[in-house]
This record gives sequence, C-alpha cells and structure tokens, in this order.
Amino acid sequence: MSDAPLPPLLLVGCGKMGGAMLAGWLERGLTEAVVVEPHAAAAAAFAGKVTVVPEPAAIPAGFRPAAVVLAIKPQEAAATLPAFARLAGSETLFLSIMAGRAIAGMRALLGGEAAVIRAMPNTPAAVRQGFTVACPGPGVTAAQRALADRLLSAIGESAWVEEEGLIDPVTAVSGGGPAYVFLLAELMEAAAIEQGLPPDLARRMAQATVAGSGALLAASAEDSAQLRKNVTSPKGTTERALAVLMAPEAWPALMSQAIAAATARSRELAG
Ligand SMILES: NC(=O)C1=CN([C@@H]2O[C@H](COP(=O)(O)OP(=O)(O)OC[C@H]3O[C@@H](n4cnc5c(N)ncnc54)[C@H](OP(=O)(O)O)[C@@H]3O)[C@@H](O)[C@H]2O)C=CC1
Ligand SMILES: O=C(O)[C@@H]1CCC=N1
Repeated sequence: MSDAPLPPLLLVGCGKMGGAMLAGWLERGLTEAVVVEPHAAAAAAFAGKVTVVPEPAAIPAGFRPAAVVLAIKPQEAAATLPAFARLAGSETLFLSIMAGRAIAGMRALLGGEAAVIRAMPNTPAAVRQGFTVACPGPGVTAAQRALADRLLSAIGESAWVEEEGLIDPVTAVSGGGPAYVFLLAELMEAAAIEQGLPPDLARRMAQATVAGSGALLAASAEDSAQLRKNVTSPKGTTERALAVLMAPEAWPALMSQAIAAATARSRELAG
C-alpha cells in the first residue's frame, strides 16, 4: 500500500458508518476532509481534524475533493445527491456505501455522467479491520478505481466484484455481519447470567470470548471449521452445545434465512 498521504475527501453523512470510515482514514493520515453532516454532534469526535458543514452550500469554495464518499441513508439519496452533481464530470470519484442503492440510479441523480463506485464496508473500519467489497460503475477510470482501493485498503481489507448484483448478498454477509457477531456476544452474556454468573463477569466473558476468537481466526492458518473442532473435545461439553446449535433447523437454517432476508432488503432499497 502507498505511504503517500490520502487525498482530500468530501464525506456526505457522518453517522455510524461514515464516522467509522473517517476514523480509520484519519488514523491512516488523512489530513484534508470536509464533512457534510446536519447534526454537529454526530461529527463532534472529529472536531479540529476535519471541516464540518451542515449542508452542501457551506462547502468551502475551491475545495476540490478527489472523492466524494456518500454515507447517507439510502432513503436520503434522491433528496441529497443532486446537490453534488456540480462535482460530477470532473476527475472526482463518487464512492457510495449506501445499502441497496444502484449505480444507475445514483448516476441519474448526479447528472448522468458521474464516475460511481458502489461499495459495501463494515464498521470494523473504525479500527482499520473492516472488509469492503466494491463494484465499479460505467466510466470509472483505472486511476479512480486505484484511488477507491487505496481508501478502502486504508481501513481494512478490500475486494472487487464486476457484477453489481453481488453487492446485495455482500451487504447481507459482511456489511451487516458485525451485528450478528455482536448479537452472539449479547446472547452469550444473557445465557451466562441465566446459569448464575454475575452480570459483570458474564459481560466480560462474552466480549472477551468473541473478541479473542476473532483475533485467533485472523491469526491462525486454520479455517473456522477446524478452529471450532479444536474446541470440541469428544464427548465433552462443547459437543453438547453444538448439537443444539448445529441442528439443521437451528443455526444452519436460521443463518440462511437471515442472509436471504437481508439480501432481499438490499434489493428492495435499489431506488
Ligand atoms: N452502519 C453500518 O454498519 C453500515 C452502513 N452502511 C450504509 O452507510 C450509510 C449510512 O449508514 P449509517 O452510518 O448506519 O447511518 P446514520 O444514520 O448513522 O448516518 C447517516 C448520517 O447522515 C446524516 N444525513 C442525513 N441527510 C444528510 C444530508 N443530506 N447530508 C449529509 N448528511 C445527512 C444523518 O442524519 P439523520 O439521522 O438526521 O438522517 C446521519 O447523521 C447507509 O446508506 C447504510 O446503508 C454500509 C455498511 C455498513
Ligand atoms: O443495516 C443496513 O441496512 C446497513 C447496511 C449493512 C449494515 N448496515
């Protein structure tokens, strides 16, 4: 990865995901960014590090971002994007992380000629351990794709697909995936309390177990199935738990249904 400073960015929407990415980029040495965010409190953590404005009209004259990162809710796109059409058609890249929103619809809202990359990151980007899958739209140049890859690699791993439809299941799996893992921690904590453990200890155990397992998975040469088997002593305790969780109607069916439901919702949000 290049050690050159990241180029100037315009971030539109500094909520949970936009803020997570910005935190990662600042840690990676971003020095010039303007953030359009109507709620000053949402961007308060970045005070003094970036310029925060409440609306596009307040973007400093002469600010020329290399990329405009669209991190607003998909439902806000139609009302928000036309204000940025003046930046389209130049060298500026539009990098959208909006769930569902299709490239063709975004280009239409940006005047028809914009270079748009649709990407799906996740919140571990805040600690530079995100995973983003991106898809280039028509007219995106090799240099713009390289810029997007640099931005996304600065906050974790990145991968590319050429078929835009694949971003919908990506959204369901890695985009929303951290929520499923955090839910696992919540449920383990509640079950620990049910078995008589003090709440404080239950929380620490659940959080450390999820975080430690993630770190082991990241560091190990073994895959997740093998790491699971390594915990499961024959005729032991884990085997009993996994018999419940791995029953066909339990986690295998539920995870499949959950991912299908999220994928379908992403398609609905296409706009
Ligand atoms: N959260 C996640 O883990 C992920 C989210 N995404 C995508 O990222 C996008 C943002 O999600 P998330 O961060 O969770 O949402 P948030 O609601 O936390 O963030 C969006 C922010 O943008 C503000 N906003 C609304 N309208 C405008 C506008 N016209 N100009 C600038 N800012 C505006 C919102 O204000 P207000 O609340 O008033 O609307 C809010 O503060 C979504 O499209 C989502 O699909 C993608 C991957 C993961
Ligand atoms: O829930 C959502 O719609 C967004 C997209 C992936 C994660 N959060």
